[in-house]
Amino acid sequence: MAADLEFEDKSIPSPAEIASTDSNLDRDSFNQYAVDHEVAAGVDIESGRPNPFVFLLVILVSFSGFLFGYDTGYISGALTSMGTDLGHELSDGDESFITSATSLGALLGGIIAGSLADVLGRKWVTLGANTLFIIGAAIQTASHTVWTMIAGRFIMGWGVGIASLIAPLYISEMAPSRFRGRLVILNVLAITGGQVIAYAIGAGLESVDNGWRILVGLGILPAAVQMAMFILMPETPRFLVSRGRTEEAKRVIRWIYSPRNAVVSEDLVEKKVKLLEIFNNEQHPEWSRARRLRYAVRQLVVIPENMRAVIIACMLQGIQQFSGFNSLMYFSSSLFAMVGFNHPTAVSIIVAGTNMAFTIIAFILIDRIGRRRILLFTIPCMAISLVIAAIAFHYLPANATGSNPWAICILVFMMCYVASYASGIGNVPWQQSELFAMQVRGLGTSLATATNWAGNLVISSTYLTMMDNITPSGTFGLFAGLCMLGWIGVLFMYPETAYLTLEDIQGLLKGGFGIKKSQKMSREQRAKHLAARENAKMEGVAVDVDVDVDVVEKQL
Ligand SMILES: O[C@H]1[C@H](O)[C@@H](O)[C@H](O)[C@@H](O)[C@H]1O
Repeated sequence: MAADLEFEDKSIPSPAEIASTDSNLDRDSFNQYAVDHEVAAGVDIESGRPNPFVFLLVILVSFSGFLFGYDTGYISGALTSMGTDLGHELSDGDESFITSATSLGALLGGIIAGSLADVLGRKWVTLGANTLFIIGAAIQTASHTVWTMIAGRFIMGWGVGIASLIAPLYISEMAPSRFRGRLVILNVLAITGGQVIAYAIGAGLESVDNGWRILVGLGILPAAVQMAMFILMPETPRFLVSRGRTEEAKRVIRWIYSPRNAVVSEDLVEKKVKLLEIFNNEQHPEWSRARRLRYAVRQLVVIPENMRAVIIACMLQGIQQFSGFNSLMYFSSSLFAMVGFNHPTAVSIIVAGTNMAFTIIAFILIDRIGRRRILLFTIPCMAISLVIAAIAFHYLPANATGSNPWAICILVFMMCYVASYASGIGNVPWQQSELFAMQVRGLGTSLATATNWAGNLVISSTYLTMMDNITPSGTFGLFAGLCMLGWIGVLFMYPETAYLTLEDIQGLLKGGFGIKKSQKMSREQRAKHLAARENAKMEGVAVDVDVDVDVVEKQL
């Protein structure tokens, strides 16, 4: 693999030479050395402008995010307009089962998605998820009983779970590193956009006879479009390299990294492939898949920094779900009907719209403010909003209308809660892959994704019962308490990762959670970044405000 690396600076021993002379060198130090060496060699393929094709590809992959959002979003509107279309008036139990069948399917899909992606490839797994989306939607559209509806939702759920893992994974493996964070949020933007559109169409079809069937059936369209176009799309270079399909990997790398109207040099393409080979965990192509999986599990359990990464990733996904946001997403129509609003589905579009609008804010701010700082600020805002809404519920009269001050208070503070959620915990957990070393990335992200859907399942299946048994005030008060518990977890366990490279992050987790060190490093990197930008401006170098500090330094 690294044996034939050609580096320009011959005074620095190549990684291959280092590896052959130092038999005690551990893998992490070797990887780090290889990266340092690459940077020292002065040429980095990442510093060029990527091809617009990458953005097109990310948009196409984000259809998976859109479907995740649409298919989890339409249920709120569909449930309120179903009436007796499934044979009888739906009970709370029916509604809970119909809603949570998708979450259960997604949990199972999320568990296997990481391994499937390693075995079949990212592209085929994406196409598989599309097939499940289409079959699931078709069954629901045609269903006349609660059980066929549940079956359709369950099959679709597998698609949702797989898509929720595969889209950010595909993006992070395709995207040039300096765009990675924001391109992953683009997928979350697609999720929230899908939810808004589902709500809007749901509101439009609210009084149409069997309108919910159109609502569900429309989900087939984006899945079919993505499927038709994705067949033509490439696998990620990392997956291709891991399969020894080096020539194909080079072709994709040429696509990704060639700026508009130019072709990236063959020398850089070669180097990128070699680097991917160094980082590629399939050191032993002769190993069976089962043995590789066992190896990854062991790496995850016995190496403390990997275990810490799992704890952080699962904790963040857990907070995202147990803070109760999806109870609004799935049941907000019923909630606002109960509060006294006349057009509850229309009111709940505001919930989805606020979620989407503040995801855009997160998109702009996440790298500048930092993930940890955003969470430490927004989680308490979520808790405070929930407490105020809980108090308002307590005083809301039984037969209140939408103009009652307590009803308005509930609406306003629910919006504050959603805005705080969307600018922080709604996004940050999906950056999960940056926490894991390459060897355990598939498995680690699967565990975190499964935690997300397990939390989703618990909330979606218990919310209605909780509302009955411990009242709305009790339910939202409980969510507020869980938020604050999560905040303590973030305070003690989640280091700041903004401005840090993936190698920095893995290094941080070696001796503990590295909170203090991460804040210091992040501050220093940010200062370096800003200084480089200032210098560049003074010297008249045209600098893209978003470029990475290393890139700026090279331009100088
Ligand atoms: O990041 C997404 C987003 O916040 C969605 O609005 C929510 O429904 C999902 O559960 C979550 O994973």
